[in-house]
Amino acid sequence: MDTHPLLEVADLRLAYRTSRGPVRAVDGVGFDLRRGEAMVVLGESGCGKSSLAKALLRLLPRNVEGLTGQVRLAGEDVLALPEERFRAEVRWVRIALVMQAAMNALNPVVRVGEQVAEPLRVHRGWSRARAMEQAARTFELVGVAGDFLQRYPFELSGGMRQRVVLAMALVTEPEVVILDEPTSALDVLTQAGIMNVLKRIKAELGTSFILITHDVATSSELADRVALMYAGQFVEVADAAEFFAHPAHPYARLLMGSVPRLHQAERPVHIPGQPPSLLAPPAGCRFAPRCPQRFGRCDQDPEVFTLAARHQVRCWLHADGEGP
Ligand SMILES: Nc1ncnc2c1ncn2[C@@H]1O[C@H](COP(=O)(O)OP(=O)(O)OP(=O)(O)O)[C@@H](O)[C@H]1O
Repeated sequence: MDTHPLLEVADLRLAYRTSRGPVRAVDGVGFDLRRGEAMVVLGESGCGKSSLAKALLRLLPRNVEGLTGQVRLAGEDVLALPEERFRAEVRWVRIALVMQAAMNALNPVVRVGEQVAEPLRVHRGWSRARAMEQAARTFELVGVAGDFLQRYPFELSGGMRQRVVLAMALVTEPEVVILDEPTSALDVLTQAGIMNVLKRIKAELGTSFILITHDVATSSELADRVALMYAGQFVEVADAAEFFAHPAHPYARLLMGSVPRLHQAERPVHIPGQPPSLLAPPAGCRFAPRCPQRFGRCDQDPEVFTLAARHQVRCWLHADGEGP
């Protein structure tokens, strides 16, 4: 694996304008991702995961104000590119996104082969024949038989439609593929099939993945890295093995305790309380109101502490000499 970061995100922020004030959905997010690496972004519903994904592709609704920060792709700040260049060179070409519920958004009256070939025709200007050949190769890659190219979405199962959507994202051979809850609508066996496809693509093509999910269990197999998001911020980022074995943030520890395990009699732990509103997040640590380990200093906004190489945590418990 290349150890230079392919994607470096720093201090990414965005807010939605609403009649009740700005909703700060992404509030100072930073991370890096290497070539061939998969990062799982974990977090409860509403913490800003989809907003982060859309920000990376600059695919945001009109009521977004102040998208700021840096998104460096192989060293170039693509957030600063003019929209035309971003559209021609980055979006769907070098970074692709499989949106939440995309498999339900396939065009019902167009054969799936044509839909998978379309990004090549639009973004690369390829002929239909050449694009269809590449679509067929991509179908093979995601484990869909070639004769499915001629089918309509309604003729496919949910798992097959999800593979088609994945093929649509992969057909231009992007360096980074972001998947927003790619398996949440599927049954467990079908989910496992999709995760295996992702693993194979990662190994064969060296594609980097950002996988957004609230499902700790299915994501753990693919993840090299884990980012835990809470109320618009990353509260912990670490190598997956380290994160699962030694979660450092109290929220991560509670969450790990709340993952049902097959061979363990432990009952899932419910984390009492609600995430704060992103309209007016509390001053200081945003998790403090729900945190069993909170102490005096949590009234102040926590700094990000580095525990080991590539392991950061946003929590005062990790400031030297601090703690309850
Ligand atoms: N267009 C919008 N206008 C105003 N607020 C929005 C808009 N889109 C999202 N939000 C708000 O921004 C916050 C983050 O939403 P986002 O969809 O990014 O979260 P999420 O973690 O992906 O949640 P989910 O898993 O439920 O999709 C939420 O409070 C949501 O209500």
